[in-house]
Amino acid sequence: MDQLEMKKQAAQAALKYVEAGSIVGVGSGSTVNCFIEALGAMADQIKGAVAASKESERRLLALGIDVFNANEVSGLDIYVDGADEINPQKMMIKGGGAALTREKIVSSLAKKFICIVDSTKQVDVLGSTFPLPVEVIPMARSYVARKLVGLGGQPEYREGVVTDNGNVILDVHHFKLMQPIEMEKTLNNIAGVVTNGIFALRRADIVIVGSTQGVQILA
Ligand SMILES: O=C(CO)[C@H](O)[C@H](O)COP(=O)(O)O
Repeated sequence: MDQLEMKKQAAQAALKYVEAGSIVGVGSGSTVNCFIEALGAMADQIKGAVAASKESERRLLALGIDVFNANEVSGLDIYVDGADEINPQKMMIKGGGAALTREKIVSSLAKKFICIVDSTKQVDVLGSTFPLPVEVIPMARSYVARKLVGLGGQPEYREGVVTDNGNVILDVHHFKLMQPIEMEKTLNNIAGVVTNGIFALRRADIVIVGSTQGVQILA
């Protein structure tokens, strides 16, 4: 079974958490694209969605699902999103698709964060395989990069990428995140950082893992 099939399995399994008449928080990325595709079958049963990226919004609208602005809802029951890495404590690195800030906002609105991943995303220590994305106001890029070096990382400017918020991304290599909560707070305190891709303060509640052995649910 290839990675896409594992993503599809996890995405399909997330449908059982979608309540009729609800507004669903929807993240972004290729696993979420599988979820959006599956959600299309429930388009007439749900009230709509709040999307964490313009690309997800476009895909939802194409399936006839209404998309609400985050300011139009007071809360969400569930938020469904993928991850670049997830550890046994259900903390994640996200932002491979540069949507980390909106993902953090929409997930914060939700009672339950349901993370859908294939088994290749599971790690013991965050930062083991994936560089940490940090969204930065463009004029602060060099300053923030120097601060990240000071913290032991090796930042790399993601050339040609502008986020949905008009900012840039620095991908930080060689950051082993032994204390994710502390590092999430430390990075967010650097002037010019909009947010960083550590999701430890708001971690997942339920993880659905697609694998060659089938779907595993970690609740
Ligand atoms: O955080 C994200 C986008 O900013 C994605 O959830 C993450 O990159 C996982 O993507 P994929 O499902 O394509 O592997």
